[in-house]
Amino acid sequence: MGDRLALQGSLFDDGPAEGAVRTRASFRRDYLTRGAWVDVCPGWLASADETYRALLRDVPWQAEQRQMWDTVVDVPRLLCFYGEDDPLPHDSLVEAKAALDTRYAATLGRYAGSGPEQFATAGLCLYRDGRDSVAWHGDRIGRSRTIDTLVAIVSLGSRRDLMLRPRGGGTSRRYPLGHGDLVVMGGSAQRTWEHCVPKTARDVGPRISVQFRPRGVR
Ligand SMILES: O=C(O)CCC(=O)C(=O)O
Ligand SMILES: [Fe+2]
Repeated sequence: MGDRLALQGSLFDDGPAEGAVRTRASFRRDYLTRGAWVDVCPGWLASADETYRALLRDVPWQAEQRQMWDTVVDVPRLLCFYGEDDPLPHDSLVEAKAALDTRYAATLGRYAGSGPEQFATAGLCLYRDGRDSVAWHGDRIGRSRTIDTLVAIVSLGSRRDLMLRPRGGGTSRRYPLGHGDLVVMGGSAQRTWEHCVPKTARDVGPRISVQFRPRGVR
């Protein structure tokens, strides 16, 4: 704990001169309806090129299948999940997580209700091309089903749209996510809104998404 506070202090005071993360970059917050909000910070990950190449090469990407009614279908993206005790696959992600823990410490603590809380897990997705996608959903497995939470996404590689719409219908909002961009969904966003990454007919290359979530949120 002492170490963590010391690190937080140094990040706030000077910011790292040449770190993986632009800790002083400016964030924009969009307040959506029903207590949901989204923070956006373009170009947040300074080490995006190096990180993208390393993750593409080193992560043991897995194809998954899912039961859909009475058939089994391929999940249209590759995945790799890093649990709380799994070492992250690149130092930049360690730095990114630390910077997010610092920036969102008060919010995470408020949502947890008792004591400090950090981001805990990292879900990685690889969208190989425009045919890969994720359908409309909220990250509602676990406690995000009932309480506010944060899901922080670092996007690498080709630009893809993250879409958000109110649960139950309404006008959707488009967040184009480019190489190194950060987007954080907060408040009730996982319960009262849904998000997706639609397929695209544009000729796009691979995109990697890194999603940091607190313990017990999927
Ligand atoms: O590709 C993304 O950034 C979103 C992925 C997502 O929503 C999820 O895996 O829950
Ligand atoms: Fe999601």
